[in-house]
Amino acid sequence: MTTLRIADGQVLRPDMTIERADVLVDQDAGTILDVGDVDEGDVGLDAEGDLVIPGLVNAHTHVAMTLLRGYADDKPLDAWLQEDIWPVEAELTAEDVRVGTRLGVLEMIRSGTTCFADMYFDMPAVAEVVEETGMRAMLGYGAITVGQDDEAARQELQDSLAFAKEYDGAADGRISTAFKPHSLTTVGEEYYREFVPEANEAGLPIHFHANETEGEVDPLVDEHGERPLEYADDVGLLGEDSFIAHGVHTDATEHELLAERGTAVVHCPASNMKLASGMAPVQDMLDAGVTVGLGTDGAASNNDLSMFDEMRDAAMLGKLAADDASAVDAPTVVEMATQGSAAAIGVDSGRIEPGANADLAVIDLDEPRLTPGHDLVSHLAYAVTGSDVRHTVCDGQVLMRDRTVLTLDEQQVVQDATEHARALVDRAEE
Ligand SMILES: N[C@@H](CCSC[C@H]1O[C@@H](n2cnc3c(=O)[nH]cnc32)[C@H](O)[C@@H]1O)C(=O)O
Ligand SMILES: [Zn+2]
Repeated sequence: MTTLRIADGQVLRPDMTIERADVLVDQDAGTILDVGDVDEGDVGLDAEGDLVIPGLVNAHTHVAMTLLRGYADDKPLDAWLQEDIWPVEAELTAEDVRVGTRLGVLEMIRSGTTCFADMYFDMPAVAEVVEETGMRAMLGYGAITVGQDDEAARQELQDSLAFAKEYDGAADGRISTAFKPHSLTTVGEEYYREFVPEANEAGLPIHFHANETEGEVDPLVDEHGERPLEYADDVGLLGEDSFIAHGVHTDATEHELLAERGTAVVHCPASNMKLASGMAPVQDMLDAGVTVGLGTDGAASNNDLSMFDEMRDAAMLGKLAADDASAVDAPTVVEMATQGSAAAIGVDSGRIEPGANADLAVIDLDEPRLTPGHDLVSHLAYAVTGSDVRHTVCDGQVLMRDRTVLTLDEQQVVQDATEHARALVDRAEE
């Protein structure tokens, strides 16, 4: 057995306490063996004076949208997608997606994220990048049927099912998959009725955007005479493994329904603020027993992939939404970015305990900005930034050591992304 010892750090435990300990990892199994005073094995990673946390889990994103970062800002969702994003995405090639995903993964490894849930185009290219970079991911092809003829629409959903079936368990088990219809409004009811049973039969989790804007909720209520998530339940979308993105405009009936079905919500506060979609009632959801995770959404509506920014945004927005400064407190957002996200997407990461996946990030606390250290959970929620991350470990393998990413050529990734982004936008604007 090959082991890795992360030595002498202050370790964040699942109950949000902090303990001075070593973490011993079984690199062959990719799991945590022991947390405590460990004598065995050479010191693999020095964490003296550092804070060791579970690798953060970005439970909803469109990673290759890094290529569109800063391309179109300051618009609401509908206009932003239809006028700016979709026309450019129509020109995307698999190579663009590969290059954009490498850029996103580089940013995530550097900011302590070890696992992400992605919904995008050309997912085999995304899977290859996950494989080559050592990340963990929950992937799915985003299917849209609006504006398509019946044959093309059915093909979209078949593609999403086929990808999920083929790639589940890929990259030595670091890839899991889901059926990912884009949203309740961009996929027609007849297609949900036809394909959701097939996804359920195949045992696939389901992930989609829901209740993101008021403009999306109102027509659904008019059409179906019930709340959007009641409609989602009618068509079989709310299973125990399912998780929705956003859930901004949700009411108490819907929170109860989510809790009952065991369907999780991935909260994306930065995207919701930037697109002025609204304030998700996160504290209400938590109080109702809904599992809540955290995601950045794509880099074009955020505009970064740092989960530290997302935790801070979630705490701030959660308080405003509840009109209560004690709502969505520091331990709650740290839990959301770790155990909450992991539970939402069904991976056994997000906790430093024997048996869990060895996905970790080590944070350098030796910063004026992080002084003094009254409460390190408070620091995680409010003060740490992605660039404070010193080492990143996923599945027992070191992906970044002393701020050097080992599984990607940083300069090449940045150069390729710059070139591909420029050429992509040129093609779209021709
Ligand atoms: N096969 C689909 C692709 C869907 S991938 C997922 C889509 O979600 C889009 N997206 C990004 N952010 C958001 C959001 O906040 N809400 C809804 N869609 C988004 C993204 O641009 C991408 O088009 C097609 O033919 O268009
Ligand atoms: Zn999204």
